[in-house]
Amino acid sequence: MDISSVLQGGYQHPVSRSWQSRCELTKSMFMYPILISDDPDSNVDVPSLPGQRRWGVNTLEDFLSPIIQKGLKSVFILGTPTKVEKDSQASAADDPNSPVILAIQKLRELFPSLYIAVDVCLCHYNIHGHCGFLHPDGVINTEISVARIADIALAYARAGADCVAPSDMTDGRIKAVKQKLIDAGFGNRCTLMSFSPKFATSLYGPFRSAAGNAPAFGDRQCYQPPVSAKGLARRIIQRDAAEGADIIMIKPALFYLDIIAEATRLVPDHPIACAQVSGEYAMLRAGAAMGIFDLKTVVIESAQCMARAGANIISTYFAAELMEWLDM
Ligand SMILES: NCc1[nH]cc(CCC(=O)O)c1CC(=O)O
Ligand SMILES: [Zn+2]
Ligand SMILES: [Zn+2]
Repeated sequence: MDISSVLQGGYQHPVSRSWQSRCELTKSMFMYPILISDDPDSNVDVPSLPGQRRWGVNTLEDFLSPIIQKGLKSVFILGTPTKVEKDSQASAADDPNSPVILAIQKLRELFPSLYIAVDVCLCHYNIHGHCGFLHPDGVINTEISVARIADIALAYARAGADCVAPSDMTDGRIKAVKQKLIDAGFGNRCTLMSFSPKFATSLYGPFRSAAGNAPAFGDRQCYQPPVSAKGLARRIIQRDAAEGADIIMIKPALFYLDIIAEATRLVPDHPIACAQVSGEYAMLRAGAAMGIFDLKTVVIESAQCMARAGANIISTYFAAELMEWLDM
């Protein structure tokens, strides 16, 4: 065999194989998405997300303590209320008794060093379930939507969130939120993580069944960018970075590794995050249950690939398992 043909064969030892990675997985890379119910005592499973549960303000401590002890450093709070009153102003989003605000306050008190990131959107609280307010013709009303998103983000920052992440995809929201945080004195207290972008994927289904945030009419295609939109994704990354995003997050992750890689080239000085969303989680679980692959092996592979693409923060519903698996 020719000298130049031998490549991977030269690294046969597991140690030399591990040196091929420029991005070892560490526990602190992982962010755990936590579904918050409006029942304070909630501890109920989510049929669409086997292995995940919806938690209430009173059940968070017992659930999270052991995982934090094993090394979990950050969570991503997702409100999935079912009982709150939805209205045309999405008022329940930042009501002082909103389950999300109560959960942030509780976590802040229980775990002072836990990094608390929070999803900010209107769809869970809007009467029609869209991520923004709409003009009479159904088109998103950008001005009032981003103003409201900014107010809600500020309320979560005031409650103790370390990071707010507007997931609505309305144009201009990053600038509006950043300005609002700065004006209120939270410019250096709260990170702004931008979904740049959050694509119109088919992979949000299991979350929508859990959250009941599917729109009552129409779909999210007019604000979530199309799956094939690479150029638009690049422009969104640059726009959001220029508008003041501190972290650029790509969502979903596995089918969008090229966009993660693009982000590392476009904004090399920003932390790059990605979200392994509900459909990715459910798909890997289902595959493992069918015997297609071993769950631990495939989940670690998926995370290694996101890290290889350039992500240094990974939001995944497998975070609890990963705290165990990364010890082994
Ligand atoms: N703001 C909407 C929102 N908040 C969280 C998710 C998805 C999270 C997941 O699938 O894990 C979505 C997507 C959507 O319904 O369009
Ligand atoms: Zn949301
Ligand atoms: Zn939304």
